[in-house]
Amino acid sequence: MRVVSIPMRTRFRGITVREAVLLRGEAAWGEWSPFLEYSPQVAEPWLRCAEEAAAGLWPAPVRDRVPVNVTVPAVGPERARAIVLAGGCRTAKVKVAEPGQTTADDEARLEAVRDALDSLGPGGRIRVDANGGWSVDDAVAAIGRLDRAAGGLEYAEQPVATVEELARVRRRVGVPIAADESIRRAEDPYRVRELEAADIAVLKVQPLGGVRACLEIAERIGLPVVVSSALETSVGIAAGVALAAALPELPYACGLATVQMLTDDVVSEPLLPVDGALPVVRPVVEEARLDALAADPERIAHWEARLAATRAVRKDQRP
Ligand SMILES: O=C(O)CCC(=O)C1=CC=C[C@@H](O)[C@@H]1C(=O)O
Ligand SMILES: [Mg+2]
Repeated sequence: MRVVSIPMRTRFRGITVREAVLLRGEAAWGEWSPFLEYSPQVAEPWLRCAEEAAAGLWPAPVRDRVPVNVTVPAVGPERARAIVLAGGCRTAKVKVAEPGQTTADDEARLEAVRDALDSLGPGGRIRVDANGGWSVDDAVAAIGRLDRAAGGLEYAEQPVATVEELARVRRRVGVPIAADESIRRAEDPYRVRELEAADIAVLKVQPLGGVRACLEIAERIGLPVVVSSALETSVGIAAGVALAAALPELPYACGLATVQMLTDDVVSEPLLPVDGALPVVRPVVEEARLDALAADPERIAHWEARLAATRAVRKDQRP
């Protein structure tokens, strides 16, 4: 087990330094990087994902490249423009409804993103992610305004917190709705289907227990899937790419271009987009990078204890 600590380029989800555990298995390296505040119970499926990768148990790909979106944090318009121009993607996912900001801030960011995409050529798409930050009424009003500011939204991801609210918003807006937290943090991910609460399912391989577990959810949930990252290094992103590459249909760009948000990586050729897509390859871990990016001894001890606590959850679950 190795622990790395990598500064982010821009603060995202309150994170400025990303820590990850790399586990070496029989076949390959796997990544375990649950967010710091998650309990052992929540972090357990993340570990299954790492173990599946390390054991080499991924399904065969049906495509050799995965279109991706550039991810734009809740930054000002100038920074948003620069991120889109540097990303080289034809789809942008823009964070909105950030605490402390207004819909006018979101509109200014979206106008800048549309402008930047248009300067790269026709056909650019914009999606927004509110991380459940709105009430139902606020979501209905904001989605209308942001749809106009963006010159059309591809979809709005998790505008409200609960699946019931998601269903209500979906019935009141024309913009398609995507479910993220309503799947990955839910007791029952299939409530989204039962309540017809979303048009699109966002699946993340670590929180949902790995590539094969996500393939099964994709099949049962009956919605088009967008595979998205949990801010992993290229080792963890490769698991998301393996899922996106194995899905029978992939009608939307995936949220897997987030290696761009890290200042460094643990592999020789990071999984960065080329012409708006990631190649379906398994990147090679460089031991020298693991050494260079190694976390402090105190943080390594923290992760060792966390791993032990997460493994202990499984023992508790045995009948
Ligand atoms: O989907 C993307 O473009 C990037 C990944 C991303 O947005 C997220 C990664 C990790 C945590 C989340 O807050 C966030 C999301 O909500 O989708
Ligand atoms: Mg999301």
